[in-house]
Amino acid sequence: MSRPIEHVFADGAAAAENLARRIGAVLGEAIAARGVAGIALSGGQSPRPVLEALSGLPLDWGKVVVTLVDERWVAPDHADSNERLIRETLLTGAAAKARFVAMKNDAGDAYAGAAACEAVFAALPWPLDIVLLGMGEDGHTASLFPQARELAEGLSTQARVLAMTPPAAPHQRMTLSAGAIVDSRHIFLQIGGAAKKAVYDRALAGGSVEELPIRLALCQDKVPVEVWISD
Ligand SMILES: O=C1O[C@H](COP(=O)(O)O)[C@@H](O)[C@H](O)[C@H]1O
Repeated sequence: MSRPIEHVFADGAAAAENLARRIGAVLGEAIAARGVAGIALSGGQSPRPVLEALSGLPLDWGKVVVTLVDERWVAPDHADSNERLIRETLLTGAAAKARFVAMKNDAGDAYAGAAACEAVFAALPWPLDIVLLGMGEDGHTASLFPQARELAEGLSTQARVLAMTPPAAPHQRMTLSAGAIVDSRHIFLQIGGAAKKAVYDRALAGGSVEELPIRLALCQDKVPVEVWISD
């Protein structure tokens, strides 16, 4: 198993700026090579400065497909909505020309919405050029949470998305499956702060993917992984 390439920064702002430039370069190369670029973004707090920096880069945004690695099953204007984060940070100015593909639909809960979401996701330009992951201090990535009832399915299913109820976090989720995450050309991971760095080091050292789902990305040889680490 190859070790991820690590980009280490003393502060989060410098890491975010560097990661945004790397994302822009990969998307630009994809557009030049195939006429289209696809990226799946994480939500939560970590991506915010990256998305703000990415939004200002001079890309042919009309050729970029943007989607999510996971979504909380809340209205798109809810404070916890990952879609809202992407719309507010990335899809502004010239970047508003990108085609955004939402995970949330009108179904009353994530389980009822999964089939329609799967149909939408089947039409994305796979393999995606970039999957940008975050990680929680419990080792979850996307919404693949340790001890979740649906984790085994998320690690093994052929489906690209599945509904999930986090054992200890709010809101039902829709998440990419492990198979969809590694159906990509690049996996980028953000690790900010000492607590997450300790979990990341533990995940690289060993253990099971059930205990630390981030291992699904770190412990595979199909897709190159780069990690942006900051204090
Ligand atoms: O719930 C989620 O958590 C993870 C980590 O979020 P962060 O705020 O600690 O960066 C995130 O990657 C995921 O997309 C999100 O829905």
